[in-house]
Amino acid sequence: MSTSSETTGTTGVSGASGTTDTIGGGSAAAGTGSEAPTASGTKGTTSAASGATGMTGATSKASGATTPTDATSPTSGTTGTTDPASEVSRAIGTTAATSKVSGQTDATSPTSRTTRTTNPASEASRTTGTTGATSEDSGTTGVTGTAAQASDTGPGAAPERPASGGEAPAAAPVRGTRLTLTGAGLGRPGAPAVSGVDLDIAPGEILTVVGSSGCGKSTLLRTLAGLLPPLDGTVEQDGHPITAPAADRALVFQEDALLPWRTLRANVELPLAIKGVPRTERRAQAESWLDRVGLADRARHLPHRVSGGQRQRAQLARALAGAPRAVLMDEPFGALDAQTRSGMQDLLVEVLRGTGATVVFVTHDVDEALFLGDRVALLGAGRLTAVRDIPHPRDRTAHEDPARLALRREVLTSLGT
Ligand SMILES: Nc1ncnc2c1ncn2[C@@H]1O[C@H](COP(=O)(O)OP(=O)(O)OP(=O)(O)O)[C@@H](O)[C@H]1O
Repeated sequence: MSTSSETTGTTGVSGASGTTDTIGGGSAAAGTGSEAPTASGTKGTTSAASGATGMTGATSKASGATTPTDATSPTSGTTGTTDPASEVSRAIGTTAATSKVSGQTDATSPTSRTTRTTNPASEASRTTGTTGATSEDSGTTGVTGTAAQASDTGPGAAPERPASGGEAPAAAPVRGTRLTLTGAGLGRPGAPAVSGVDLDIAPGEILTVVGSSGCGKSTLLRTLAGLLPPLDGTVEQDGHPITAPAADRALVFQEDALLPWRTLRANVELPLAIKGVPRTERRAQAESWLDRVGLADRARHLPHRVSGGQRQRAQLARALAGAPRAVLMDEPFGALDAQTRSGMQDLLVEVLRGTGATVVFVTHDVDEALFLGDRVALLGAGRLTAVRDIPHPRDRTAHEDPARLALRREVLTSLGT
């Protein structure tokens, strides 16, 4: 887990206010490869770019407008005016597409007297953090690029991922993306964590990553997100160097990073807003996603009015609503109780069904890694020690399978347990 507040790039942690006005035109002002702290200083943001601008921006915004309580309370009467263009980029972290987002009043609650004009484009970068939305590989901007890529179902399209169960409708196919590390050294300048990483993650693959505490799992994820540049070697997406966060690589952390002043639905709308999806349509899509994650009846709730598991589900909905080509998940279920966690695993498999998105999933839980992944990567002693195919991925009935059990033993041994 990385809880750092250091900056490795150029924009730095102050990000919040700094990003507000720099999200337009794909300038990637906040997405220049910097790493910033999350709101809580822990794994708490969503999406690559939020690492850059993170919830620091959220805090900044909140200070200028409302607190969560303000937003919900019918009696608060808080009035805040925010720049719509800066709101989304802070939350979803997409600097691009700003011009496509028209400022909208965030009618979070019919009973709220809070009057706020928000800009999804700036809000997003605070949370999901795809600030550097000038897409590295497409030459287009962030989410716009994602949308274009999403319609590509050509030869590179990932096969539909089978679900473990559930009847939820499949999401629109998205072409997964290839993530490749070659001789990569990962870490901070002067503090390398992992060296010589050679790893090729195929489009549509779910790669789980396990390793002892401090071995570099989060560092790997942040590098893939574009929040940390490699110290050596190369890190590429579809053959193009990853140099900054991008909208098509969503990042989900253990701590939820929902914007506290937005309802669950309004949070899920953010990535759609930065894609320029018209309000009515994005509202419908957001409600559909909330329905898929079992939160239809919580759509109008603010994050602090729902449970931790429900917030994680909303965060998952938000991450996937933007049709990312890669989803980078850093112990997303680590704070949940065992039963909720198991349900979230099933839900994840279900909502990923048919998306084709490439997933890199960091976990401390070996059984979670062996259930979710197509392959599992073992990190330890400053290097990538092994990458193994997982027998019967996403099949709960296979836990007694001899090959699965043998792999489980190997993983546990590698962890020294
Ligand atoms: N901001 C930082 N500055 C310097 N070193 C850091 C920073 N953040 C993490 N590290 C170091 O980098 C190494 C890898 O950290 P990382 O967070 O990637 O480990 P991890 O495997 O995710 O750990 P955990 O399982 O505990 O979350 C550790 O030695 C850690 O101390």
